[in-house]
Amino acid sequence: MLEQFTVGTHAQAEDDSSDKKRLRSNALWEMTPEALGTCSLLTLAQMRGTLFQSDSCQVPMEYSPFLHILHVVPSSHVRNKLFVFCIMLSLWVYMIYCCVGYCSTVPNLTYSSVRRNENDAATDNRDSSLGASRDLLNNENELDSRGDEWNEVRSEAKAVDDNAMSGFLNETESKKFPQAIIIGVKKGGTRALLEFLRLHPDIRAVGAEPHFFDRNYDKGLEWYRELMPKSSEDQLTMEKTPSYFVTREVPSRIYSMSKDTKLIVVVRNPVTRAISDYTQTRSKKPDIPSFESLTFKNMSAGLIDTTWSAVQIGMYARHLERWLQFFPMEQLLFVSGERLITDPAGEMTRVQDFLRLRRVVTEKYFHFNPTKGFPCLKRPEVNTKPHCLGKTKGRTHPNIDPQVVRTLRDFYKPFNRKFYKMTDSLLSILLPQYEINEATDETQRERHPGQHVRVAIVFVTIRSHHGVDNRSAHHKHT
Ligand SMILES: Nc1ncnc2c1ncn2[C@@H]1O[C@H](COP(=O)(O)OS(=O)(=O)O)[C@@H](OP(=O)(O)O)[C@H]1O
Repeated sequence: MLEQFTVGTHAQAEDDSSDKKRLRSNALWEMTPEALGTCSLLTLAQMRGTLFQSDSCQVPMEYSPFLHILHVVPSSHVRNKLFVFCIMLSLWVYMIYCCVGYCSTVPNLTYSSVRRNENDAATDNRDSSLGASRDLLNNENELDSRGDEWNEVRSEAKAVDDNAMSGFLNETESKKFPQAIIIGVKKGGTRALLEFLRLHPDIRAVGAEPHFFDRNYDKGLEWYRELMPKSSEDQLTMEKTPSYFVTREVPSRIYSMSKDTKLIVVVRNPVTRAISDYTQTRSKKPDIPSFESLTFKNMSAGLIDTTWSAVQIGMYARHLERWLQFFPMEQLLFVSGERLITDPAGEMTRVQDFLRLRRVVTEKYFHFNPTKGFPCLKRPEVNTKPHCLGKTKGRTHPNIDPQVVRTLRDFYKPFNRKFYKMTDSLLSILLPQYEINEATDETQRERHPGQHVRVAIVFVTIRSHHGVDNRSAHHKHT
């Protein structure tokens, strides 16, 4: 059904003359058609479903139930108010929509630039990671570099959205250099730790690995800072790039950014770590030689190839020496990758204390998923399904010749001992399993998805380098 309306400031489909006066006295209706020209208001009015139209723009308009309602509303004053209210409401919805980054027509506050920077970083990571020799694993962190794990994209996007919104509402927020960095080690459990930390309201962390201090240093500090999410004065900014720990140039570079930067290293049994590293590579390049053959320079002589990155990364003491030339031990925290799985809340207590944060992330944030064999995250305040890390975390390791495992373990012994000596007594509680506690050594277990049996780390009172009962030392600390 078509109706013709001739309305606007001069006429309307309305008989009541007092209403007409009221309408004319309304500045919006009287002024806008002239101000906007003829048909532009018509278009607007049509969009809003109103019946107003200027004389020079008379076109047939379709019957609308909305118009009908307007007819039956007794007062045109009320109608006008309703119309203004609708416009205001639409504008507000549109503004909010734009501010959280979904609107392409309005420059948003932070979302797209952060996303773009993160994507740039990821692209750069891929580009710059191709050149190294004897490092079959060098481009393997590609997925993690993009922070693709664990609905991380979602949580990251949410974090960035939060930032965008809070940045909009709170102008005191700004992008800062990270005050704390997870510097390693690759395959230690760094993604899990970062995601655990991101649950903390006082932490803002970039999801992707920036690789600034090892691969993108020439881009300059401002480039780096731009990657960071906005944070308030009370919040810590963080990032994780596991390759920092083993890259020669990085300690001095971080030091020159800020000598107060707190450094976190997630360590894991170096043998298991090497196998995990190899597993990751093989998932991308199934044709690579066996772990056993890559491990040795000369297999019959039992000579281990320390130039292979999978082996080299686990020589923790050697890498740590370089860091200690720039940073005091108190500025470093070593997190046990094993305990991050068996006792995530306990390990998070240590981390939060080290970062001088409130102990917010506690047991109630974790849910052990027996199918995956790992703790997954839940937000206690909302009753949603726990989120687990993605498929690239917790891969099934191949079976490695036990003799090779033993040889590797022997190879690492002096490095581990030195590492315990260099670090504090607490670490000697966390790490001796790397040497002697075979019952808890992952490398001894064949792992099948869905049948993970994670043996809790047993706190046995074993050789302490500091002559203290390990168990009580631990309790004192936590
Ligand atoms: N909660 C949880 N969920 C899944 N996986 C977990 C978790 N906590 C620790 N881990 C262990 O993290 C290992 C991967 O370490 P990283 O995240 O440091 O890897 S990477 O260097 O960033 O690629 C990964 O190694 P693999 O098991 O060899 O895949 C896991 O054992």
